[in-house]
Amino acid sequence: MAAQRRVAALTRQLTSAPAELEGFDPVPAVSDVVGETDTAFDPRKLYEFITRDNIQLRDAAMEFMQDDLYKPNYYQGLMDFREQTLQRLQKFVDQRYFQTMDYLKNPRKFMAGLEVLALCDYSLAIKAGVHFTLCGGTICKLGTAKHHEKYLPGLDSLELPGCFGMTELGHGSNVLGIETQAVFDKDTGEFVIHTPTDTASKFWIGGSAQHGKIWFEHVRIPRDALLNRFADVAADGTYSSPFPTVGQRFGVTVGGLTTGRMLIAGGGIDASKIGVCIAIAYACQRPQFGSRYIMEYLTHQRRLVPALATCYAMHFTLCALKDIAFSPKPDAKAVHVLSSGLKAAATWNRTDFDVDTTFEGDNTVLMQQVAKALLESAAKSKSKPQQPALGPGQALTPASIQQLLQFRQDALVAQIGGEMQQASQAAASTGGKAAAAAANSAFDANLDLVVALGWAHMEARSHQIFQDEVAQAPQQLQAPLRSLALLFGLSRVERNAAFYLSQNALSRPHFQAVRLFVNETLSRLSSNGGETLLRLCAGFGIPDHLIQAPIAFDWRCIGRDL
Ligand SMILES: Cc1cc2nc3c(=O)[nH]c(=O)nc-3n(C[C@H](O)[C@H](O)[C@H](O)COP(=O)(O)OP(=O)(O)OC[C@H]3O[C@@H](n4cnc5c(N)ncnc54)[C@H](O)[C@@H]3O)c2cc1C
Repeated sequence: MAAQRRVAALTRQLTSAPAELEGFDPVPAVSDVVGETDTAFDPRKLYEFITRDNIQLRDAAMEFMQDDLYKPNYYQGLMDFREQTLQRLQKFVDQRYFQTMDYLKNPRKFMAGLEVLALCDYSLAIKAGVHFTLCGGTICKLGTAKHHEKYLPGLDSLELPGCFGMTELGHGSNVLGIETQAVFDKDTGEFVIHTPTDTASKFWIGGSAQHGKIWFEHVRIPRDALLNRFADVAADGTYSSPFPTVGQRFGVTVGGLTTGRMLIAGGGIDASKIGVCIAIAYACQRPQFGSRYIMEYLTHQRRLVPALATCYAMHFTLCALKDIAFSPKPDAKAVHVLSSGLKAAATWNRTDFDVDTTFEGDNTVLMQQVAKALLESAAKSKSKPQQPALGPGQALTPASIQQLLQFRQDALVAQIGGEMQQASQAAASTGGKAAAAAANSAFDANLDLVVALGWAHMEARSHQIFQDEVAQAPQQLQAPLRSLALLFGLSRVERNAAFYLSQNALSRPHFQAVRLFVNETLSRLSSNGGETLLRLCAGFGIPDHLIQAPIAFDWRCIGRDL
């Protein structure tokens, strides 16, 4: 019966759309909202607009990767593959596009050099990331001049291959729980590093795979080896740190991981860009059922064009994150929240690569960090969610879409925060600790909503950033980018239809209008043989030799060389 009712409702919807919208202002023409799309915009101008920094370095490194060593070879065994990845890293390092110290001195250059690798070979990108960021960046940030002089030249040349041993068999996400011991021996001036239990063995350590787990059996290292920028141990064993609490010391120590998290977010975004470029190039030249190209089918447009919009939205979010992180006085909390949320959103968006969703912070745990920060600031401001007051047709402007996305975030904050507050008040009579524990339990009981809140925040934030970028774009690029920004926002509204309808934030005619508007936008962007879409893809600036998929080119030749 339920199925029959649904079929009847869908039939009504398909046959009576104009009547549904009666009394509702006409759906605005897409051209009224986004302007006329100029299909002749120059993709190189788009690339330069979205790339911002180190364009020469990126171009040179991408050109360098035409070298035969970087051509894909899908038929080798694991050990050969590892050896090849090392050789690829060595040859790349020899080009000296950047130095390890750029991690501190010129972080945009440091990131640009590593970002290019993700376009060519993701295993290479991760190996380089572990070496330069986790190991090198940690020495740069937590070490002092003596460590820089001793280790950085070897890291720059790869004579000293680096790894980073934080995770233990028993302790992954809970980094504060690690068990490895470093006991200072005053008599010899050494630290004694020891693995007290099996669960304390270092595990998953990139760059050490050839030797398996790592154990320390009372290994002695000199006091000088301690990376002592933020905490030190004097010869008499006295511990000192300018940061008084464990939480602050932990924060500043693991804060160095942010660059790695940003690179992983960038890797997820770049991989999605490559996937979308391949799929759109193929769809624009693959006819099926006569002479109609598959890009002309609405279902195919719905598959690929919002995905293209998402790539741009996330790319611009990463640009905004770099602006905050590399400003003269970065707001550490703002950087932590945005890097955590973007890393999770960007790597979950690329669902074919599990490890990205796990390392440098498990995505579920990272989204909790985002939600916690939002709940904390909402508790301070005591603001209430603003129900969008949308008039007919109004759900379709950039501002009203932003209002809808923001409302979802605020409503989730109010729901989770309300339950935590209630639980805390109920337990308050038994003391402050009990009240805090009750609030934490309420948080845990709502973890599904907590992760949804992380997503809602990232969607609202990315949409706002995207709109701001559109406003700053050269005139010629504004209309195509504005279409994509609208699609990004509206696809998120459509995806959360149940929420908006249940909250009375959108009416049924609004929803019909959204659907028609999205379809019209897709059709406009995909017209003319997909010319606009192809230029938007070319705007990512990925050269043909790094698009390693025959179907992106002349698919009719596939199989000829097999
Ligand atoms: C290929 C690879 C390379 C790596 N390289 C390195 C490296 O070089 N150096 C290094 O130090 N580490 C490295 N790691 C380790 C990585 O950082 C950890 O895997 C990561 O921190 C997660 O820890 P875990 O695997 O113990 O999972 P766990 O923390 O046990 O998590 C397992 C699952 O439980 C869920 N979970 C855990 N806690 C919570 C919670 N509070 N709320 C809700 N759900 C929760 C998670 O979402 C996850 O799905 C690497 C990992 C991999 C897979």
